[in-house]
Amino acid sequence: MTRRDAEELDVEEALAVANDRGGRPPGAPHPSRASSTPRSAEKGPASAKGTHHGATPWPEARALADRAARSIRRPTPVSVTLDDALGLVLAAPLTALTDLPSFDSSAMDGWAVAGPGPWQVRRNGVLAGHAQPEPLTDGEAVRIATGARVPPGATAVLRSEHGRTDEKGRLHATLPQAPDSAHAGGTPMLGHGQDIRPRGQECRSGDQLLPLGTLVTPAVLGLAAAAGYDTVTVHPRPRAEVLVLGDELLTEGRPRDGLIRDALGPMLPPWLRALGAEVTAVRRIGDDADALYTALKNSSADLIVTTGGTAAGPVDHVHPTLRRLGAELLVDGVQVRPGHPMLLAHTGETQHLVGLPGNPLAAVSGLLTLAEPLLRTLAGRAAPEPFALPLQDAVHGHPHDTRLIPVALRADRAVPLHYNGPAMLRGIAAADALAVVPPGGGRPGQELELLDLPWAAAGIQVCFT
Ligand SMILES: Nc1nc2c(c(=O)[nH]1)N[C@H]1C(S)=C(S)[C@@H](COP(=O)(O)OP(=O)(O)OC[C@H]3O[C@@H](n4cnc5c(N)ncnc54)[C@H](O)[C@@H]3O)O[C@H]1N2
Ligand code: MOO
Repeated sequence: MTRRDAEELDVEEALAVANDRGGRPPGAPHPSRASSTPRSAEKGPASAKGTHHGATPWPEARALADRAARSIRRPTPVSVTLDDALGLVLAAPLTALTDLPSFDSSAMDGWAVAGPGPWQVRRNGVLAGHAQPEPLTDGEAVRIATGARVPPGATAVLRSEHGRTDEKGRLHATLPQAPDSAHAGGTPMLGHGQDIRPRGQECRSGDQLLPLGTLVTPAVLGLAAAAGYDTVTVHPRPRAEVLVLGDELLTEGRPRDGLIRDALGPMLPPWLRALGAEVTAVRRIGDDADALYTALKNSSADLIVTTGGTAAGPVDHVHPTLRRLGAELLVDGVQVRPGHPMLLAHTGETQHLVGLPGNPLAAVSGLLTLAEPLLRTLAGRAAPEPFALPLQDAVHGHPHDTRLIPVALRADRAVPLHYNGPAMLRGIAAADALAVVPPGGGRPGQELELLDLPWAAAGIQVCFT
């Protein structure tokens, strides 16, 4: 380890402690050491690769990930049923296949009337979904339900609460009269066309309802169905495969004997799905270089996400395996804390690999820095509108790298959360967003860019993807 590396790691540790001060229960172990494992302590000296040197500035790394997705041939749009379209992006404009409404319809329950009242009421009423009713002539009315076809000749719909029938079966309007009404004292006025929804009021067949590039939300599904669609044309979900590296990982039970639970296997697939991907497989590779090579060589995913093994320790196989595959490293380390050893490689004609560092919050940082822009662009999604809020409390910064820290959003302020060390998930699990802290730190009241967590706005149950 060079002196510079040692200084960098000291800064990292200090930042985690500074932000946990006051948030740690008395007597609790030092948070970053509490979760360190023998394996991370065994790491060999870091080479220039994957460390700060030559690392890409954080905004540039995000732009490079977006550009990497744009540089490859995009998959052909597909036609999917409405049931399968939620969270996908329209690859063709949504054009009305019909007029909406497709017939003149009643907006209220009441009577369809023709001409001025009183009206003679017909025997049989009209319900929604019924065939075209008989035409009305002036002085006639017919009971009508909301959504039913208005008979030809009807001039208005009188709401049921605005009419009464007399003993001879004639209908009279009982509309409340405006004080300045010219008809005060006379027949209450029923506006021509009142409470009739004319055919084509919302759109005409062929009108563009939504442009291509629109995210299919529940409301879009409703509109597409109303406009006559059974299927829509969308960009297919990019296929992502997750390779979890590390011999120290348990998939069940409590941590024991220097082994720890795999936190990334359960966390990454739903997160990747929320970012627009279809997760085709989660494979546990251990610390086996040949198994990693074979898995990479055989993968047909659009994006391979590896976890761990990005540094230069004795069993950190990601860099050597990428070299063995002849992959092109597009990003090799990013000036961001945590997560600086993250990487992005071009591994096949239309395939990329994002190497996430093993420390769990560092993996989240890599996910949002590299995988999010790449997947967003592959899925045809638009970049989110930049979003910033003032900081509630001061945040320590790294001297020359960007920091991403979990924050809770309270009354239009971003409240930095404790337990934000690279190996910790306690902060992010309670967070609404990640704040982007510029080198040098943030002071109270300073506006910081926020990275959205895909479930924060909507709640996980209604997350679109
Ligand atoms: N000499 C140096 N050592 C390290 C450096 C450095 O610059 N020089 N960087 C440190 C930083 S920062 C990080 S982050 C890690 C990145 O290491 P790797 O990507 O190679 O990850 P591993 O060594 O495999 O694991 C690191 C840490 O995370 C734990 N881990 C791994 N996978 C999981 C998982 N699925 N769930 C939960 N925890 C996981 C693993 O046990 C280690 O404790 O390197 C530092 N070292
Ligand atoms: O500390 Mo390391 O920055 O990636 O977690």
